[in-house]
Amino acid sequence: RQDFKVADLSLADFGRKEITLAEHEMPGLMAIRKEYAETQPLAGARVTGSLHMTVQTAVLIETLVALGAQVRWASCNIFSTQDHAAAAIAVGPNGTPDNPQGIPVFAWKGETLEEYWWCTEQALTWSDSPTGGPNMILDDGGDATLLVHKGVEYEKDGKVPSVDTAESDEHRVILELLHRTITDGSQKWTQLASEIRGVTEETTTGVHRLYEMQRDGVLLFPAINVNDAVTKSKFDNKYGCRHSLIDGINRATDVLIGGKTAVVCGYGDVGKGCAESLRGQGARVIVTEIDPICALQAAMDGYQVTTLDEVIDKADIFVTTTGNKDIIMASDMAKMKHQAIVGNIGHFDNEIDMAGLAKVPGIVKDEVKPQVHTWKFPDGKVIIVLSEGRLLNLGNATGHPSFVMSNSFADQTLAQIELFTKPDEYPVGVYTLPKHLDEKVARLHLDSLGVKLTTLRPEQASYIGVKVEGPYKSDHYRY
Ligand SMILES: NC(=O)c1ccc[n+]([C@@H]2O[C@H](COP(=O)([O-])OP(=O)(O)OC[C@H]3O[C@@H](n4cnc5c(N)ncnc54)[C@H](O)[C@@H]3O)[C@@H](O)[C@H]2O)c1
Ligand SMILES: COc1cccc(Nc2cc(C)nc([C@@H]3CCN(C(=O)c4nonc4N)C3)c2)c1
Repeated sequence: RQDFKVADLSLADFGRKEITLAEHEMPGLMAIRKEYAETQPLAGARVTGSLHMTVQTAVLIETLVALGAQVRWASCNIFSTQDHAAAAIAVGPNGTPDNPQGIPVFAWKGETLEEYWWCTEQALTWSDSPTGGPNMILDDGGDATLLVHKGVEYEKDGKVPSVDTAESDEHRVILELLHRTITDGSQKWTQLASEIRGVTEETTTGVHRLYEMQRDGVLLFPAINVNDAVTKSKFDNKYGCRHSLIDGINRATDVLIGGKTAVVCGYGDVGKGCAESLRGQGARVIVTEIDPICALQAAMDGYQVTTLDEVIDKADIFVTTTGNKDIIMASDMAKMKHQAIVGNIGHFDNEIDMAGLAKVPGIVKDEVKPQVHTWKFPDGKVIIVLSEGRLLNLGNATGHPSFVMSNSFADQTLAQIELFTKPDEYPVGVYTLPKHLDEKVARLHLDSLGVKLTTLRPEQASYIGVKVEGPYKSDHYRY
C-alpha cells in the first residue's frame, strides 16, 4: 500500500533538479541543517504539515527530516501544489519512480474540496504512532489545526452537527469527514490531539483563527505565530512582491513598463515593494492611500499620491495591494485607457470588482492565454485583467522566490524546534517568535549576500541598553 498520493511520480527527476537549485537560494535552511545535524533536535518529532507543496516547501520538508523529524505533508491550497515538487518528495533523493523512498505526501494541483480534506486527514493520520497522530503541526492558514479542534469538539459533544447545517460547501465536506471518523465514542481525534506539543502558523489567516480559539478558551496546544516574525512578513510582503509583481506582469503581457504610468493602490509593505519595482522599471508611479501616514511616506518617497478618480483615464497599469475590497470597480474600468492592464496582488479576489465587470451590458471576455483575459466594452475599448482579479504573482508567476521563502521557512524550523524541545516554556497560548530567533534567521542569510556585520563593542552595547549578542531592538520596534 502506497503511503503517498501525488499527480505523477515521473516528474520526480525534474522536481529534484529544481529542489537542488533552490537549496542554493535557501541559505537559511541549509545553514540550519548544518548547525543542528549533530544534535538532531527534532528526533522523535512527528510533524504534520499543511503548506503549499512547492519546490521551496520541499526544501523545508527535507530540512525537518535532516533534523531528525518524521513528516507527513499536505498542501494548504487546492491549486498551489507544484506536481514535480510533490513527486520529488514522494520519491526522495535516493528513490526512483518505480521504488519511491521518500516522505508521505498527499498533494496535487487542482484538488477537489473532498480530495483536499482527505489529504489533510491523511497527513494527520500516523499508523505507527501511539496516538494515531502527530506530535507537531506546521500549518499555513490553519486547516490542519481546525480539523483536529473540530474533531475534539464534536467528540466531547458526543455528536457531529448534521451535514445540512453546513453554511458552505467546505463546511459540508468537513462535517462529512468528521461524521465518517467520529463513530460510537471512538475518541480518535481526542486521542490524536493529546500528544500534539504545538503548532507553528505561517499566515495572517491562520494566526487570526488561533487568537480566536485562544480567546474562546478552546485552544488545545501552544502555537507560535510565525507570520509576525519580521523576517517572515516584512520579507514576504515587501521583497516577495517586489520580485514577483513585475515577474507576473511581464510573463502575462510582455508590456514595456518603462515610461508608462502605473497606479499602486495601497502603500503598506506590499504596496511599497510594488511601487519600488515599477519605479525600477522606469514607470511613473502614482499611489492611492486612505492612511495619512502611509500617504505621507509615499510622498516622502517621491511618489505622486492622489485619488483613483484623478488618474483612472490616464494610467496604463493598475495594481491593487490593499487587503481591502472594492478598490477598482467596473465603473472605474469603464473609464480606463484602451489596453490598460489591471491586476491584484493584495487580498484574495475582491479588490477588483470582477462580478461587476461581468455584468456590464455588452461586455465581451476573451482568454488571450491562461490567466490573461481581455474585456471589451461595447464602445470597443479593451482592458487586460490578470489572473481574473486573484493574486497575479501566483496566477501569472510562481509565487515568491526561494530566497524569500528561505527566511519564512527558517522561522518555521526554529519555531518547530522551540515548541518541540521546550514544551514546559510554552503553556497553551499563542506566542510570537522570540526576537533573538528572528535576528538569527536574518544572520543566517548574510553570508550568502556577502554582508559583513559590524560587532557592537561592550561599551556601545550598554550605551544603547542592549546585549552585544542582541536582541538589538524592543519588541514594538517597527522595521
Ligand atoms: N500576493 C502575495 O504574495 C502576498 C504576499 C503578502 C501579503 N499579501 C496580501 O497583500 C495585502 C496587503 O498586505 P500588506 O502587508 O501590505 O498590508 P498593509 O496593511 O501593510 O497595507 C495595506 C495598505 O492598504 C491601505 N488601504 C486600505 N484600504 C485602502 C483603500 N480603499 N484605498 C487605498 N489604500 C487602502 C492601508 O491603509 C494600508 O496602508 C494583504 O491582503 C496580504 O495578505 C499578498
Ligand atoms: C503558482 O505558483 C505558486 C507557487 C507557490 C504558491 C502558490 N500559491 C499560493 C497561494 C496562496 C493563497 N498564498 C501563497 C503565499 C504567497 C506566496 N507564497 C509562495 O510563494 C510559497 N509558499 O510556499 N512556497 C512558495 N513558493 C505563499 C501561495 C502558487
